[in-house]
Amino acid sequence: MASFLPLIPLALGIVVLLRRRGSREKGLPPGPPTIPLLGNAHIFPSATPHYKFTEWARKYGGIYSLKLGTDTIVVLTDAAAARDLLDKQSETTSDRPDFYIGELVTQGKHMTVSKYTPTWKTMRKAVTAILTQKAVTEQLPIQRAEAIQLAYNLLRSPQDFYTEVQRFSHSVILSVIYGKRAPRYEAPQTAQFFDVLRQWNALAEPASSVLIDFFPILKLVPERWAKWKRQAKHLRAVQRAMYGGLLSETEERMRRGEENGSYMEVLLGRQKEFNMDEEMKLYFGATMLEAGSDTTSIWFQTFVLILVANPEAQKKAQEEIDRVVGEDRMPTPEDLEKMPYVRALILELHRFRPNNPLSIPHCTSAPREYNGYYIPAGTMIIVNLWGIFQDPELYEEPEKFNPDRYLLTENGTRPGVDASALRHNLPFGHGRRICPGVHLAESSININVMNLLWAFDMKQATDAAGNPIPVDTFNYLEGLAPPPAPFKCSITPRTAAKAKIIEREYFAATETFSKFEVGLSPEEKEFVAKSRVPMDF
Ligand code: HEM
Repeated sequence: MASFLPLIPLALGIVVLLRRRGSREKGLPPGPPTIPLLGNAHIFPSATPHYKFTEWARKYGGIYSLKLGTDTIVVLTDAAAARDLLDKQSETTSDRPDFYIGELVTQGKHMTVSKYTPTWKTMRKAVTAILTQKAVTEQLPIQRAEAIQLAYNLLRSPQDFYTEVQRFSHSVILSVIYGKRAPRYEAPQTAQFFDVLRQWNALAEPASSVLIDFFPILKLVPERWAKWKRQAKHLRAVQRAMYGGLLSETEERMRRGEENGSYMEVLLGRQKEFNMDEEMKLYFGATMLEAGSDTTSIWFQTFVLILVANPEAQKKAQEEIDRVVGEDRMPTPEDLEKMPYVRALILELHRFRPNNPLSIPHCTSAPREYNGYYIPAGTMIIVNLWGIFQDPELYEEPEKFNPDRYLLTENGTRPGVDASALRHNLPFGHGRRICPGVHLAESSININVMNLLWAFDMKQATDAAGNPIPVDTFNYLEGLAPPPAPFKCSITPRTAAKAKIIEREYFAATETFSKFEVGLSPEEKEFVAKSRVPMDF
């Protein structure tokens, strides 16, 4: 017995340490009560976390904290705090949380999930230099042509709108990054891209990835017992082959002197300045392609859903577009200036259903003091965009889709409230991590919103008995950028004359497309040729 006595203080020490693990350290912002070891892990929402985070914000305030074991999360449901911490102090709040599986797959070279490292800084410098407003304007012809194809495809197969907007977003970003378009969703290369993206999203999904970051000891499990390690290895090989192939195709074309102005050509042409190794170039393209294909298409799926659910707003926007554009031509980007209601509708959609309800988490790389709170280094910072945009103190009836609010005040807020921390591009994030695709995304949104409202009526579908099938504007899938669950609706041309104009414009865009129709398989070439045969509307 005596031989165990010296171990008693050690055992007591371990018990105290374990009990402390999970408790909220002094100085942290308040938050839900914690329990030993787990902290708040037992009440951490496993689905649609933005709802619970917003509920907690109403109880604990615009800045509160959560404990997951020893890890700390600070949730900001206060635009001023997000601005102060993430925009103004971005030198210490631009890191990303640890993401072990992401590291395994991309080895720190995926810009979106990368830590705040010299590699990230190199890639970010390149994207800031390449994806400028001017560069996006230069790529307008292909964006417009792709938007015309979207409208044209909706005439032919409106029931496929969910994947048609994915094809549109993918083809635009593929063209501008690699100089190569994707004429149809079902093409093997396009299908493979979306399949690889699905695998990446599934592997990065919190249920599997957070567990390993939470219990780092799991990293030591040998590969033969760790399915996630095998999956990560497989995905890494698939990604390297796919994105490496696209990179080599661009390099080959450049060698043959067949440049078509893609951003990858700019990157490769300015190699010395950007100083990226092969894998950085490969993941640079991958990051852009993934972010560009997924996000904008989710925005359009939401757009259709919300307009189907809000016919009055749809009608008002159509009346404005008809007044400005008329019946004889399709809208152009310049028209938007004369459409205050359509601009308000776009802003309201960003507010009502932000693409990333919790943005993408940041992480502190040094301790911070803010509003009397102490935020240690390594704290995950989540901006609860959903909670900010649903704040009834800021917005009158925030749960209603009401574009008019943006005609009343600059940021759609109640008159007289302090809205100085809000800005129109808030849904695109903060500080040094703010979305570098914002100009491209806004350009795609502006063109398509005008086109689709000018051309189509988006209504509830009807069942066999002719009864309308209501849409559920809360039925979303999971993820950092959750898309609406697939839904049925009816998309019909507003007039036969407009359908004919779309067809004419689609045929006229052949020349713009042809510049990007490189490396198409015989099946794709045949599809493209057949799609350019006139049809009856
Ligand atoms: C509706 C469209 C889009 C929305 C709402 C959106 C939103 C966002 C948000 C909220 C972030 C996180 C910012 C932060 O951490 O503070 C982000 C990051 C990012 N976005 Fe977008 N995005 C969109 C389209 C695009 C497009 C078209 C591209 C590519 C051309 C793109 C590329 C990226 C990249 C690479 C990052 C990571 C930046 C980094 O970590 O440094 N996004 N986006």
